[in-house]
Amino acid sequence: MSKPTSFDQAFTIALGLSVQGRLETIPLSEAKNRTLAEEAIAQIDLPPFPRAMMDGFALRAENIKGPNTKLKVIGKTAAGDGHKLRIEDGQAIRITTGAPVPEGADSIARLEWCRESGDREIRVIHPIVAGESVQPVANDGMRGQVLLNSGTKLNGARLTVCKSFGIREVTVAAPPRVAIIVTGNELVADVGIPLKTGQIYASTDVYLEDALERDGCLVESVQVVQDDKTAIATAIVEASVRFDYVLLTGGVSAGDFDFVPGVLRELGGELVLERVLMRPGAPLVGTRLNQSTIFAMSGNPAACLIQFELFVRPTIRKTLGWEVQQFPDTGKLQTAIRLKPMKLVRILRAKAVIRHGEVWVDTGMAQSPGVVSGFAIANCLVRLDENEVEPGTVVPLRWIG
Ligand SMILES: Nc1nc2c(c(=O)[nH]1)N[C@H]1C(S)=C(S)[C@@H](COP(=O)(O)OP(=O)(O)OC[C@H]3O[C@@H](n4cnc5c(N)ncnc54)[C@H](O)[C@@H]3O)O[C@H]1N2
Ligand code: MOO
Repeated sequence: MSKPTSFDQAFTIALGLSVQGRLETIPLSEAKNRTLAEEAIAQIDLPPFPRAMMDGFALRAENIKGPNTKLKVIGKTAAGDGHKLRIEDGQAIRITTGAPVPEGADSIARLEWCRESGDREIRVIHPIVAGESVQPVANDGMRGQVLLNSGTKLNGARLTVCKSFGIREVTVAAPPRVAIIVTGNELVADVGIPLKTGQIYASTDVYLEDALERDGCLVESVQVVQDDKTAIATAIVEASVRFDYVLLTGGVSAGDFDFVPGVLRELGGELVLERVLMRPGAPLVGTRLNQSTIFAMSGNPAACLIQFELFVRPTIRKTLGWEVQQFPDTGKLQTAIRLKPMKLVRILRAKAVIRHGEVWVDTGMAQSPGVVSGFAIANCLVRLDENEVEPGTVVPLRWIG
């Protein structure tokens, strides 16, 4: 077994295994969850016309000389109307929110500020400043303006920005194609099947698949393979010629059936990662084979999820063009921590809350590598470099989920 890698060095090595991303241009309507590979540029001025922001009367502010100024109402216009209207001094046009402001008008007096006197006349009972309730052309943004930078993930809010500014297509990172291979004789894939003695349900693939899909990856294959060298080798070789990333779980430590590192070596993979000086999650294998980057993670659910979040997910996000960090945030520990002396980086599951603008971290939950229940409440991982830490200590933090 090769020398273990330091925690920080392992992150650099993992990122070095990141697959070069490909680009594709797709319709905006298909771009949900995708990551921009080029800037998004406004195609139109927004609004494209001076727009009424209130229901009321379009007029010239300079015509409102005092309380009860009377204006002649010469017509009406509503949102969506294409016709060109115009007013002169002393005139007003009834208008709805969203309608183009008629030429010659510079302001809207909202309905509440007007009294209708007679059939075609209003009195304006409130002072009007020029520009009142009118959104000028390009007030939201101008044609040609950069709206979003490359590397931005297109969520609903950002897609709304793109659509508002008339963007029909976007150039995005092609989704990395991922295969998940779960290994273990004891594993049952289908939760509908009752367990026999010695069996457990394979569960971590659910976390991996969900996280990857939300990042914009295509998880095209999830399979459970027995602890059998030939079966594992076959599954790895088949996946390594089809996918950008192959993620394995289980079979990476020292047991009689932990075949994965040996199989990868026999297939010709150079294991640039094998063990990381961290707990949990020490056995983490990284290599290249055929067209794939392969990560083999621990079977222990907590170890697996931690390895995925801290090493594998950032590496795949790099392919998508994201700026990646292992611990993008920090938090303050709520209580003291006293642990056995150990020269490893410890990763704790924690629940963070924001109090008075500060992130406070509660690590009071089961931390054993095999215990999964803590993930029901944990919303982040924190890094501990010391064995004894006082309350209020600032620790590196990564939100998970
Ligand atoms: N003699 C040694 N034993 C172990 C070492 C070591 O260095 N020397 N390392 C320990 C550490 S640290 C870890 S972490 C685990 C890693 O184990 P494996 O990756 O080989 O995983 P398995 O043995 O296959 O499984 C461990 C545990 O997790 C359960 N499991 C497996 N897959 C899943 C899944 N998809 N969903 C839910 N649970 C899963 C499995 O049944 C086992 O209980 O090794 C230590 N041992
Ligand atoms: O990495 Mo293991 O999870 O420490 O037990």
